[in-house]
Amino acid sequence: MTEPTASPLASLHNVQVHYGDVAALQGVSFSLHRGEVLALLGRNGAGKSTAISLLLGLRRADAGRVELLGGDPQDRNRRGGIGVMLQATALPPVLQVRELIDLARTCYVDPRSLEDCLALAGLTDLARRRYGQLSGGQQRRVQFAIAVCGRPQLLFLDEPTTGLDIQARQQLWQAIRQLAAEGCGVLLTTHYLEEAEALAQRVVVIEQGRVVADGPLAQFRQQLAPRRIRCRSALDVETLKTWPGVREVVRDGLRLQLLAEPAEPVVARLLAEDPQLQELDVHGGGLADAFVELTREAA
Ligand SMILES: Nc1ncnc2c1ncn2[C@@H]1O[C@H](COP(=O)(O)OP(=O)(O)OP(=O)(O)O)[C@@H](O)[C@H]1O
Repeated sequence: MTEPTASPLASLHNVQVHYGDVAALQGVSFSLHRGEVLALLGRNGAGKSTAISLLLGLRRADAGRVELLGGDPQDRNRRGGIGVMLQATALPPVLQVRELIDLARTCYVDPRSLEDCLALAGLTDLARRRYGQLSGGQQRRVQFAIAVCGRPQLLFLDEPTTGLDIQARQQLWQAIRQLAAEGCGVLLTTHYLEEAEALAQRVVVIEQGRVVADGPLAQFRQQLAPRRIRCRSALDVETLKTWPGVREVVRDGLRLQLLAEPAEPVVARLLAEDPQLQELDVHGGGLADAFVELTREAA
């Protein structure tokens, strides 16, 4: 991964967008750097697509500043430096995969080779298949190949792996990691939090048009996602609540459930203080827990 540099590839500064009475973005700021995969997360209607449409120059902000590759996103010169994979894309069904990619390659001065594009997207064996004869997941891979064929500095991926099987998803993740390692910045929106966890170094969470979190992935896990410890034990609930790191304790008969962060010292102490303890189970601490916590706080 390349370290973020001082000048971002894309940025929003205190941006506002209204659709009639709907305030879709209310003072949103974030930026994306070279070699960085940024996951833009939020519930349906949070404002993610609106933010992306500003960066793509598809609409203007009512207030605030939007920059793409050091300039105005509506400037045509910026377009050559970006690759885009949107949620809905229509391509001619009668053209073969390789014809479609070749057609897209003609738009760029120094495109990636056809073979590279096919390999990156896992399409080598499907090169001569007509687009209309591909499955939905295979079509998504063609759209990915088209998005990356111009060697973009910045790649927009809007829910890229929806409809992909596990193998194809992992292949695409690998391709995204490779591009980021080459210095490409990636703005990823996804509702699969495990995807954000697998790929992103930074996470921005939007809720009702406002950024409610922006930081490194590791920070989210630590601060927002206490782990859940379950066990059978007779230890006293009120005493457990006083232990460092324990945030919540619930008893149901002999079953105990604790929320704790950090969890390891709590587990060690549980085992030390109750040699009869059984059925120990620790889980959570993932981005999904953090996301639920964040969007609940903001609601
Ligand atoms: N063209 C439009 N006219 C009116 N309201 C709109 C329009 N586009 C979006 N909105 C509203 O603006 C808000 C933000 O929508 P946006 O599409 O940016 O959300 P999103 O986070 O991308 O959602 P999703 O995850 O469902 O794609 C929502 O309340 C939505 O209903």
